[in-house]
Order: sequence, then structure tokens, then C-alpha cells
Amino acid sequence: MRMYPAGPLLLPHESSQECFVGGYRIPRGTMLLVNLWAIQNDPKIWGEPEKFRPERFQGLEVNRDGFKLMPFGSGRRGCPGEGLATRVVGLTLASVIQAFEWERIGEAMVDMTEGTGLTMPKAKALQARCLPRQAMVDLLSKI
Ligand code: HEM
Repeated sequence: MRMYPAGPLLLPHESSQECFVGGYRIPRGTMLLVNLWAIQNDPKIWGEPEKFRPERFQGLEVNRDGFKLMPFGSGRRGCPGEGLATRVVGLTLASVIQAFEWERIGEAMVDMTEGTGLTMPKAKALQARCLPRQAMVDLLSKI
């Protein structure tokens, strides 16, 4: 699995003063687009970015590790919903795993091909089979 930033390009930012990035002079007032997809898929920054290795994020501080991971952007125009989003995403994922057993619909691995857009959709929608876990059925039948 590649590393997929939910938003592959940050919103446009403007340089408030002249600066140098990777040897390039950026004049003051330049409109800048940060390509998060390129950063997250750069093998010089992330070893084997195409591999599913969630442990690579353990102990990593978003925005504080050389800006190599900034899914919510950075600075004054960074995402104000970051706190809400990180809580809701974790809670939702944990809830669907706790309540259901998940399976692929066949032998084939899930097709992770990327689609195009301002956010990063899957080219093919996920199809999966889910069954309520017995513990959850028992629990909910008591309510
Ligand atoms: C997983 C969920 C989310 C992701 C990955 C995400 C990501 C981002 C990114 C990358 C930016 C651009 C930051 C920049 O250019 O530096 C942004 C901006 C923004 N996000 Fe989010 N976001 C998420 C959820 C939310 C939520 C839940 C809210 C509101 C409740 C929200 C509200 C905003 C707003 C208002 C901006 C514009 C900020 C500005 O222009 O000053 N986002 N988000």
C-alpha cells in the first residue's frame, strides 16, 4: 500500500519573504503549492513508500519531524479541524473493527489504485463483506 495523503496538494500559500527551497530562490509574494503526495512517496524520505508499514508512523510527530508528514498542512493556514479529525477517524475505525468482522469479497487483494481529484479517492470503490461480531450482537440485544 502506498502512502496516501487525503489531500495530495495543500491549499495555495504565499511566501511572505524571499527564501530558498532545495536550492531554488523563491521571491517574496510567490504563490506556492506544496505537493504532499510527492513528499509522502519520496523513497529518499520514506523507505519503500509503496509498502504497507503503519509502524513507520510510530513515535513520529506530525509537522515536527522535518515536515515529512503534514497531512493537515502547517502553520497559520494549517487545518483547524486536525484535532477533531484525528479523534473522529480513530474512533470510527476502532468502532467498525470492534463491531464487525471484515473480509475481502474474493481471493484478489483490494485494488488500491489511486483516482484523481482534490482529495485522494480510490479508483475503484472498496467492496468488502462485513458481519456483526457475536459479542456486539449480544451486547446490543440487551439494550
Ligand atoms: C482527515 C481529515 C482532514 C484532513 C486530512 C484535512 C486536511 C487539510 C489540509 C491538508 C488543509 C490545507 C492546509 C494547508 O494548506 O496548510 C486543510 C485546511 C482546512 N481544513 Fe481540513 N482536513 C481534515 C478535516 C477537517 C475538518 C474535520 C474540518 C472542520 C471541522 C476541517 C476544516 C478545514 C479548514 C476550514 C481549512 C482551511 C484553513 C485555512 O485556509 O486557513 N478540516 N485541511
